[in-house]
Amino acid sequence: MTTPDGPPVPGSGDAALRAAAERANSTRERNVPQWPDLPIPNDTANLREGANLHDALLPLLPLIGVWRGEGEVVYPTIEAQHFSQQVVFAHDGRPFVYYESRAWLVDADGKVIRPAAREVGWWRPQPDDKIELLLAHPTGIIEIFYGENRTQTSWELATDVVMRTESAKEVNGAKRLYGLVNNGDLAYVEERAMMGQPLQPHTSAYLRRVAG
Ligand code: HEM
Repeated sequence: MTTPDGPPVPGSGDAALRAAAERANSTRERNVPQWPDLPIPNDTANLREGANLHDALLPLLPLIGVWRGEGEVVYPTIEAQHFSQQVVFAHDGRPFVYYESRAWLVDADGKVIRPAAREVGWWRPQPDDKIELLLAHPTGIIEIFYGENRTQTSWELATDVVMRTESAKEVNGAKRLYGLVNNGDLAYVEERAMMGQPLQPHTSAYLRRVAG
């Protein structure tokens, strides 16, 4: 077992493996919804089921799954709020990952206030170790990110291109850092340059595996 950025932590291996085994007990049977009558491979977010993972996706292997958890949204132009989020990383055997995220605002007791941001896209690892990420947002914004593994369990990406429709708000760029922490949970932070402001944190969340 290693920390996201460093060398193995002495003595942490057994506890980490036990935690991973316990977690797997509740998530190993779960997957994204499947269509038994689909004549091509279903998407799978569970490495134990469905199409074999394409070798090109090894750099993203730890992300495959469904994740759920809580986060915080901040920005100088808005009021800080809490949100919950579900994120899916799935594949159909080909060398790209299907990605989707849905978030909803929650109050201090975790009660749902209303649906918030969604995004869908494709992660495309390349032979030169770059990762291309395409994201589409329902707010009229389309983004191309480039990034790479920082370690085997952390990924850093930044926008190369942001395109927006006439009606979209002013979004100019973003940077994301994802990392596995605490024996397999998924944490990320996203910084955004938008609404005339320089790049700075907009969202961060701590997600646990719920499938895969
Ligand atoms: C987990 C993901 C996200 C959550 C929970 C979230 C939440 C929020 C919330 C609560 C606001 C305040 C306005 C409102 O209540 O709707 C807001 C504003 C905004 N967000 Fe996000 N957001 C997320 C991701 C994003 C992404 C990916 C983008 C860009 C593609 C984005 C761009 C903006 C912009 C442009 C504003 C408007 C700020 C302003 O009017 O001053 N957000 N966000």
